[in-house]
Amino acid sequence: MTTIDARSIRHALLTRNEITIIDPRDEHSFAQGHPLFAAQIPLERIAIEAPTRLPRLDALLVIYDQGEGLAEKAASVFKGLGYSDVRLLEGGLQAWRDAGYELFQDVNSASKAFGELVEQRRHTPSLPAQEVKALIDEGADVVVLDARRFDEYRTMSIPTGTSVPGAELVLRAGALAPDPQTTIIVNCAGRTRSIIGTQSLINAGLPNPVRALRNGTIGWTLAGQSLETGQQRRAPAVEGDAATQARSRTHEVAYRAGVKWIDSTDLAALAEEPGRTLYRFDVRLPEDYALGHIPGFLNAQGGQLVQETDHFAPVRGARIVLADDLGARAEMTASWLAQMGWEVYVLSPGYSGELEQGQGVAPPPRGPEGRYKRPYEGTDNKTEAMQAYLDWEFGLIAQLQRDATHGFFVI
Ligand SMILES: O=S(=O)([O-])[S-]
Repeated sequence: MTTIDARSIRHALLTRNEITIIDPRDEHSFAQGHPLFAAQIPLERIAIEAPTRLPRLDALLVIYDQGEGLAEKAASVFKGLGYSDVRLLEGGLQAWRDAGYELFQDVNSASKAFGELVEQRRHTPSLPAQEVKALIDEGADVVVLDARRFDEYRTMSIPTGTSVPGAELVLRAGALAPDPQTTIIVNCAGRTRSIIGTQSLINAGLPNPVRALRNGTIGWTLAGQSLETGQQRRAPAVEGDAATQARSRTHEVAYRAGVKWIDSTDLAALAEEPGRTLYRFDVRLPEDYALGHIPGFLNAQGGQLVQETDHFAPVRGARIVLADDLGARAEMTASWLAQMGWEVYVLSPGYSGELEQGQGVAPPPRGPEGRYKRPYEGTDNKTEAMQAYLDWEFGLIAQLQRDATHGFFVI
C-alpha cells in the first residue's frame, strides 16, 4: 500500500492542495485526538458515506489509525469503490504525534476553534446565564433566539426562546425583534453557534443590541437554572422586502470575506474541471429543501455547515458552491466558510431550471455504535463533563496557533 509521511500531509494543508485525512476508527476514539482537518468515517460506513462526502474518485485520500489495523482495511474498501489515490499515513497517528504536530479532541474541532478565534478577534459580546435569566424574569425587552437545529431546540431550550437555526438569523431576526431597542440574545448548547450567530447579526449591521448567551445551555445548567423541553416556537418565514433587505446586508459581508458569485454556466464549468473537488450545498432548512431544490445540490443547513464542516466537506482545499433562493442564508454561510479558508462561491439567485423534490441523496443517519457522547447534548450531562468541555474550548486558540495549518482569518 502506498504511504505518505506526516510532513507531506502538513505541506499539502499549508499550500492549500486538496487533501482528505480520514480516520476510520469509531467516533469515540476519534474524539480522543486527531489532526485538525481529519474527517471521521468509520470503516463500516465508508461505502455508505463516501459517494456524497468524497465525490471525486481521483482525490488524494490519506488514512490513519492508531495501530488497530483499520487503516489498511479502510484503504481496501476505498480502492474497491474506485478511489485511485489512497495512501496510508506512515507510522499512523503516532507518527503525527512524534513529528510534534497537534492533536485536537472532540468532534467538529476546526469549526469550534474557528468560533473561538472569531470571539477573540471581534470581542463578540455575551451575557452570563444569570444575567439573561434576570432579564427574562423582569420582563425586559429581550428576545432569545436559539441558533441550533430545531430538534436540538425541541430537546431542551432557554425559557421563552424561539428556534432560528444559524443561517436563518439575519433573515428572520427582524420579524421577532422589529423594534431596534429590543436586545437579541443568541444561544446554542455551548459556545460556537452563539458566537457565529451573534457575530452574523452584528456583521450584517442589524440595528438591535445583540449578545450571545455565554456558554449556552451548558452555562445555563451550570448556573443551576432549568431549561424547557418540547418547545415548538419557530421564527416565521420571511419573503418580499424583508428578504431583499436581509440580502443587501449579507451581500456586503460576503464580499468583504472574499466570496464570489457565479451563475449556472460558471457552475457547469467548475463541475467539469478535472482534478478539483466541488461540493454543492443548498443551505436552507430541510423542509424548504424538500419542497424543491436544484438538482445536484445536497442539503446542509447553513449554520450546521459552518459548525460541522469536516462532516459535510472532508476534502480540505475543495471548492464549495452554495445555493439559496433568497440569497441571504447562502451569503452569510459563505462569508464564514471563506474566513475558514475555503474557496467558496454563491450561486446567484434566479435559477430557472427544473427543481427536484424530496430529501436528496443524503446517507441514512448513523446508529449509536461507537458514538462519542457530546457533553452539550441531551439533559443528562455530568457537571464535570460540561465544565471540562468549556475549558477545552477556551484552550483551542492556543492549539490553533501551535498547529498553524488552519489558514483562518476574521473580517
Ligand atoms: O455550537 S455549540 O457550542 O452548541 S456545539
